[in-house]
Amino acid sequence: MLLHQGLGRCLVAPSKEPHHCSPQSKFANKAARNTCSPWASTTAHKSCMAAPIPTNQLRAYPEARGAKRRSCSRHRATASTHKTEYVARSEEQGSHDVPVTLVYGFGGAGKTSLLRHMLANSSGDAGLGALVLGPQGINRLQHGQNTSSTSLPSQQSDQLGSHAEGAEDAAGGSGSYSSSSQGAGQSMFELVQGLAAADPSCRSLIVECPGTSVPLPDAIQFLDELEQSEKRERVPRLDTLVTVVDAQTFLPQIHASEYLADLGLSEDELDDRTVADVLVEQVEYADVLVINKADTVSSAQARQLELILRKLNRSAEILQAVHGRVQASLLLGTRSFSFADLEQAPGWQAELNTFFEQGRQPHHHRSNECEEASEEADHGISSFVYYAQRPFHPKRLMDQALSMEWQGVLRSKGFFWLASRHDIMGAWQTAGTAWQGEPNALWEAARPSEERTGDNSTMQPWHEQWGDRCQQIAWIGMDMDEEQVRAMLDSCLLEDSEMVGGPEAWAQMEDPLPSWFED
Ligand SMILES: Nc1nc2c(ncn2[C@@H]2O[C@H](COP(=O)(O)OP(=O)(O)OP(=O)(O)O)[C@@H](O)[C@H]2O)c(=O)[nH]1
Repeated sequence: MLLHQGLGRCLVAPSKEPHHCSPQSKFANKAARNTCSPWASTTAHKSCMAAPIPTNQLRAYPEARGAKRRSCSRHRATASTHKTEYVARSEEQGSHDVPVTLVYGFGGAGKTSLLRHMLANSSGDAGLGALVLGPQGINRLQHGQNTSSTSLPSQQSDQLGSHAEGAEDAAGGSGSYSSSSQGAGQSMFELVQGLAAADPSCRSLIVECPGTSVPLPDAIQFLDELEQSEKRERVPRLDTLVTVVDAQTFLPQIHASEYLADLGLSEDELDDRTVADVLVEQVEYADVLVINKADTVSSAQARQLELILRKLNRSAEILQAVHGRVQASLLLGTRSFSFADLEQAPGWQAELNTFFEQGRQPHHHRSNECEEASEEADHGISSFVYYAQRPFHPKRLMDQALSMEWQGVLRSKGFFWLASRHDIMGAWQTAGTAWQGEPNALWEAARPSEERTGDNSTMQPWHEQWGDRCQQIAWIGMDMDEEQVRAMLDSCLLEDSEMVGGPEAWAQMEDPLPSWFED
């Protein structure tokens, strides 16, 4: 098995050959990624954990890391600020802004088909511009005049459908088309702002994002740059986040959990994500989900996928399409984007919220709660929250949970308490079969009282001895054996006799998980 570690986490893929690396060298060089560890070869299914971070960075950790790639944090200090400023700025902009629809989706899902359809079918008055971003900048650009044309010339269509970087310019037909690798090094905000400024006829924009991009970090960066922008007119406004899902490959790709690096798709040498990571995050943080290639699956399969997507994202509009044929008004100028709403959209977040709102009791979604829940049950789709006010034993967590197959689990995400790392809240997540655990922040109870955030938004109970320390992990699956997962996790909790020892004794426990700190 190959251990991937980087950007604060390590992953083990189940299907790889064992590698043998020295544990001492594991974290010797933070730049050296994709190394491995001896315990990796003993884990059958999933493993962990995080690359080290200096102790003095821990308190700022969630905020510091929030800007790029990771979306998991209970502490979302930046979000409400962004939201407030964004709303104020948008209202101020009024009709002078340029609404931007961002389109996500894994390679081949049908993003370009959708863009092409939008260009061909949006009203001429809309002044729709389209931008296709590659990993290094603009791959192709279609914008400006006469976007009401019913179809793109075939040459343009072909080029729009290819992702060759720096494709050659082409012009002619009903719209202007240019393409280049210009924009390399520019942010998406700068690119769309430049386009909006350069072409007064462009009144709205649709942007195809690279196949491995995920919406949340892009949105954060976009809002950051909007905040810093001096301009007052023709400023890009984030309007709708769309994710295109391939009806046929979504579930198989989640289960396969291949590494982007193995497919030559990683963004850089630090990129240790799996395809499942990308797929799930693209779905969780979207305003609209388009199940494309509906013609390739049965209506029952399409409905099943719709129910799964609903579990992963509780608020997105879900549409079905063939060749991206979606009504333009559902994706353009919808004013759907809201940072605060986006943050609450993921199913795991909703599960945790509901759990605490409903009295912090183990909550089970009963099939008779509503029609959709009953249909979910028919399809074997379920979710629950695992909660406990006891720490996990690190060795048992490794041996009795992380080494096991988790039948039917599609997604788990939340926060965990490890006995041997008593003061640090771990962030837990799986997408498909790869598990990752990373340090999220100090528990509130581990901070000096004057440094506590007082954030009680999750309505968590405060244990008189352990404070906010607990296990709180949301689980979403198809044909998932809830009792088995619960029993597995329960078996990792400290027993009464172990609880007696307290944190000092727990710190001496054998902990096979990689350190979260530099030596
Ligand atoms: N059967 C079927 N094929 C489709 C559908 N939508 C797109 N395709 C085909 O799927 C392939 C990929 O479609 P694209 O629109 O290029 O997908 P993409 O997401 O832009 O792909 P990348 O550019 O590689 O990221 C093309 O051959 C399309 O013709 C659909 O609804 N049904």
